Amino acid sequence: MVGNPNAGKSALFNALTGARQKIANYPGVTVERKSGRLALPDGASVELTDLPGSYGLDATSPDEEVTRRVILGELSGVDAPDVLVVVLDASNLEQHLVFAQEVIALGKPCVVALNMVDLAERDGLVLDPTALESALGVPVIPTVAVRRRGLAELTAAIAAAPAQGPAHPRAKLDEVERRMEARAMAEAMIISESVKHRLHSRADELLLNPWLGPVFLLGLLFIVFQAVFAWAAPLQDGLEGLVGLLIDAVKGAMPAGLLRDFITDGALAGVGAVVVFLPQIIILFFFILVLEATGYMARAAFIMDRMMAGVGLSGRSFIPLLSSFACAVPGIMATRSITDPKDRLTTILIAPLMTCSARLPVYAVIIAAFIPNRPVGPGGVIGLQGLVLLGLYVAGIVGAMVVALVLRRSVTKGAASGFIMEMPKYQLPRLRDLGLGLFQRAWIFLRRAGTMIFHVTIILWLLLNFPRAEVGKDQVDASFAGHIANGLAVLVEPIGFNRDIALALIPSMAAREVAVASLATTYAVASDDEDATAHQLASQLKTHWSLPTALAFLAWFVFAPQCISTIAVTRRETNGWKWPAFMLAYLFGLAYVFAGITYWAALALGL
Ligand SMILES: Nc1nc2c(ncn2[C@@H]2O[C@H](COP(=O)(O)OP(=O)(O)OP(=O)(O)O)[C@@H](O)[C@H]2O)c(=O)[nH]1
Ligand SMILES: [Mg+2]
Repeated sequence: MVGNPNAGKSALFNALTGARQKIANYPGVTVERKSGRLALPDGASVELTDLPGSYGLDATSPDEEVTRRVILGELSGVDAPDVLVVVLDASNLEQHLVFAQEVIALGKPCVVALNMVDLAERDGLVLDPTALESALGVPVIPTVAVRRRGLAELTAAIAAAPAQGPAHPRAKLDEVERRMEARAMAEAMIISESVKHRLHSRADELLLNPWLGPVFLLGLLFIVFQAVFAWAAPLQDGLEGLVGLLIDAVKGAMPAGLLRDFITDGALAGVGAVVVFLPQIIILFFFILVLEATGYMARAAFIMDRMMAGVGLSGRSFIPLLSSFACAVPGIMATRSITDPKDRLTTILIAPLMTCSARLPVYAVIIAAFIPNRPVGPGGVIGLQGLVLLGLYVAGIVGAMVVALVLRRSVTKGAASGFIMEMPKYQLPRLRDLGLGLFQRAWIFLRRAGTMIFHVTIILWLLLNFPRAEVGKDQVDASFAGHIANGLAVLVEPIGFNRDIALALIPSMAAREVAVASLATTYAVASDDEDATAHQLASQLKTHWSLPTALAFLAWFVFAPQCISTIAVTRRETNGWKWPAFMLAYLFGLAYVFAGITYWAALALGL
């Protein structure tokens, strides 16, 4: 019995053989071999073997390897099969027919068990087995393994198969041709279809189309980033105003002095600068959660699979990389599901290039300050700010793909392995799950602001305020932090960074969004108290930075590995310092080079 995973082979096998089974291992491998006796109508009995599920004959996992060798009669100690029983999931035909055609094309006697017809019917699909029979050229028997329906017919067909042989020798097709055939066959055998089922399969025709699919995905992402700015703006303004009021209230209530400055310039300015991005984080995750719950995300993975194969990665890397858009730490942990060690290592190494949510505050603050909120393109429906944000996300993805391509040809050399995944059914997201998911995300974000970012900001404030400057001198220049930053500034001046950026780079090793907190604290310390806009980070940036500097800063954060947790989890998952060190080096290298290119290109363009 062969077929895709979850076709119902084992259920059918159990129904056919009952208690007459034995379980052992295949010679030399730890793959379970289940065989049993099947009584034929004439009273004779034959041995029936339940093979591990497989997606194709050139597959890679040990299970699939066993299946391939047994089918081809290549496994010594196991007799070549006389009849292949191909088990299909009728509710997922298009997918299952891809492998079925490959098996049938081998030219051995075959019987197809069209299993799970009950599920197809539940989905509103009535199928015509004879249409499939003539398309495949082998007997097709509808079954429902769990209700023991169709068992006698299937047994009779198995008994008759060796005499029949394969009906007509079929041309060998390649994978793409088999997919197209599978779609045509699945469609041709539909007798009736509910409106809902029809809509779902039409939707997939469009969304998974090799040309329209990626266009739709890009368009969708664009809307997401547009919304991140457009919808969040009023909420963010409100929060900013609130932080400002709080700072003013403290200033009014306390006598001037270091303690007051500590609370306003240190804690409130720093943490507040990050907290105001809560609406954007929530909107971003709202979209991610909705796309997951509706079943679209798996389709996005499918579309991306082609691109991934192009750079030597398998679609198995997609889910870890997708999680990395929230945070690289769970993303890197999710690579454990990748079987090939070099595939896995490559995925770990590029995971930090996916734009994690900690970068959003950094990108957002710079974009808000430097990119005009003006419509571009035909009809003026596209906002420039959202476009730039989308561009930064795309830059991270493209960077990751190029790095993967290079790594797979050098450091982690190896061949790509394909993958096939089942598409979940389209669904309306459940409000409760959505609400819970958003609450969790918001909580994680606020907790980071209240703990790690708070602590780092306080340390930075202390380093910025001591030793005290003489009257009339600049406090930042006189401070410990200023001295460190001036030293570091020499290194980053060639890529257009100023002292304040150099100063932000060290604490933001703790986490990227600390860069925003750190800039806010620095400008709060540097500015005089009476300045009403002192706590408006965007206006501070506009007066202290040039546009090329701001763009270089954005380019830096596309690549820079500024997150200690990511380095730590990489060390744990790769068992040593070699790969985290490699990761740090190559990412800092890329960040430096691309920030530099951006800066000098912007200068040359006269921006
Ligand atoms: N409704 C329904 N469920 C079925 C039918 N056949 C199998 N199932 C269920 O589908 C699930 C998967 O069936 P299995 O028999 O484990 O599938 P398999 O092909 O052996 O899967 P692998 O061993 O992973 O390759 C189980 O939960 C079965 O109970 C069917 O005809 N109708
Ligand atoms: Mg099984």
